[in-house]
Amino acid sequence: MKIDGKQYRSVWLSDDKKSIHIFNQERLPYSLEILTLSTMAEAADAIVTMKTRGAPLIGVVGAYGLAFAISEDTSDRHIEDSYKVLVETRPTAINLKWALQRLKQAVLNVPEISRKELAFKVCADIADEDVELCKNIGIHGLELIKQIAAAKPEGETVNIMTHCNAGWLATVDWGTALAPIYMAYNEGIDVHVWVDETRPRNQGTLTAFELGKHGVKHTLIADNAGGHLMQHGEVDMVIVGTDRVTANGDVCNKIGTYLKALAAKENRVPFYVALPSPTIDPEVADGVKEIPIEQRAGQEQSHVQGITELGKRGIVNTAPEGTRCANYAFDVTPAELVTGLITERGFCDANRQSIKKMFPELLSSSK
Ligand SMILES: CSC[C@H]1O[C@H](OP(=O)(O)O)[C@H](O)[C@@H]1O
Repeated sequence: MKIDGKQYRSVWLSDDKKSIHIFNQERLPYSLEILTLSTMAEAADAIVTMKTRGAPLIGVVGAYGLAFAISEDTSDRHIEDSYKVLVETRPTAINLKWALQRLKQAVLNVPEISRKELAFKVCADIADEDVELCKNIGIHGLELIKQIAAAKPEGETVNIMTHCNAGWLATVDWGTALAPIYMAYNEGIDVHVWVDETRPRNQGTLTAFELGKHGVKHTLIADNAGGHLMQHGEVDMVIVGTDRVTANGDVCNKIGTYLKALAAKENRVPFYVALPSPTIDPEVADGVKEIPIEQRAGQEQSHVQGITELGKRGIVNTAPEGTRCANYAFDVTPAELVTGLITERGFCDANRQSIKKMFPELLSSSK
């Protein structure tokens, strides 16, 4: 996508092909700082600290981290050890494990002499595929927005609510939840987005940054305002991203998504989840019981970043010193609260039968 007329992806290979560049998403939207990662340790740190974040994007950055490790040492042992370090950086988004496993299996299947070149090719393939997957999510999601628009009185705005950031900054390009919105805007459909600020890390400000740069109308709201807006008929549909969808259609996403889905159900607002198929975890059925929920430092909750009156990025303590915080980064929305899944192959219901029909290669008949 573009920032001030310049085309970007969220991750790209350096000219010498020995490192990758990413945006420092700890600094966005306050400053556009580009980081260079050249080692596995730097990639792991960027994921752990959320300098880079978003399920598909941490998969790509994690894979490049493993490629950097392979550049240092092509032995099986080193690959296994490096895989373990990277896969443990963040436990919830399945995309990280999916990308690392895909790369590991590819390189362990060839002689050591071929591993370095193959590793970077697999990383590039994963990144390029993500762009196509997300673009197709946009195409299919656009049809849903068109249906909503057609059902509204002529000239009325389509109001869409989203949570966290599932835009192009969470993927390589296009995004997942935001891809249909960009395509609707590009087709001249009058859309407006209610953007949950998404405490405690306020990824909603990334969504506001993205939408603002693209020209899409949007309003930043407190996370707790969603139910009120739905009650008052201000929301036509909800579209969120996800970090893991189970074989049964349960959806793991940023903390607060479950409450949004409950309010949507209560107010009969369609609740859609946009995802590329690598986000489906066929090994897990019951999301509430089986998906590991990352707990992050309480400091992220008790201190927030913003712009000081001097225009400088600052960190403000929002809780009494020493207050204990419980910082759950994700929650699980049971499939029965999900209207449907928007995937690169089209729309499917959030249940095992529909997912298996859409992605037979993922869910073998035995499951
Ligand atoms: C398109 S995946 C976006 C997904 O990832 C985010 O998590 P985080 O910002 O912690 O990496 C959030 O759950 C988004 O929905």
